Amino acid sequence: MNDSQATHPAATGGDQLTEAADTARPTRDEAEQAVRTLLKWAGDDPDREGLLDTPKRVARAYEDWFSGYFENPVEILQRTFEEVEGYDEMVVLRDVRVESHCEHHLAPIIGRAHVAYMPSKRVVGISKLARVVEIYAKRMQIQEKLTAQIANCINEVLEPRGVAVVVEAEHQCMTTRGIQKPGVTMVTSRMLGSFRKNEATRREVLAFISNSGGAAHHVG
Ligand SMILES: Nc1nc2c(ncn2[C@@H]2O[C@H](COP(=O)(O)OP(=O)(O)OP(=O)(O)O)[C@@H](O)[C@H]2O)c(=O)[nH]1
Ligand SMILES: [Zn+2]
Repeated sequence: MNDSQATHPAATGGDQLTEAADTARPTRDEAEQAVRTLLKWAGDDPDREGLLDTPKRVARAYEDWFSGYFENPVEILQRTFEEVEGYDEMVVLRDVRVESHCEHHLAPIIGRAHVAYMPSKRVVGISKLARVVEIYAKRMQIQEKLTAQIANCINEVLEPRGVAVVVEAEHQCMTTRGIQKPGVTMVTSRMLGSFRKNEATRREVLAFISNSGGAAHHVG
């Protein structure tokens, strides 16, 4: 990424699964100025020593937290393997750490995702499933959308017999501000194909997931 004025990559149509930002991307300098305004508005002096570099740091932090707008999950799932000796049972990746930000308050959403699919002919490298979670998590989110995007993407690209995604997370906009209820966990799931149609299959995947440390314990 560079500092020059550029069209936001999500607007170029590279990822049809993204809700595209359709405006030109502000410059790094404009972003830093906006942070200065927020610092001042919060009640502090952006020119004091401790805050002088904060706009730069915040811009860099945003590049980390929101890097998912610049990556395409569809590409990630392109590399698949077919030599699996007919393996067609479910593959479950559980306890994938989720660090996201809510689109309402930009407060952290911290939790875990469990991703399962039922291959048809081909399987994908398991790290790629975690990468798909990461790409969607590193965008401004609500948990329902995050869950659906992960499941829909895997379903559309791999065309498996089924996909199940469960996300459990704590929303800091609820724990550290507003209603202030620490320890509340939100659980969302999206079941597609055989996981949606077949109750035994759904029960099986939920049993796999609930045997994990994550599902039974605090998500933090
Ligand atoms: N459904 C859903 N709601 C979320 C998620 N993350 C945050 N929220 C909620 O989004 C809502 C936004 O409500 P608003 O009334 O517009 O915002 P607010 O005045 O800051 O609300 P409070 O948080 O109740 O103070 C709040 O109820 C949040 O708890 C999420 O991932 N999914
Ligand atoms: Zn929020």
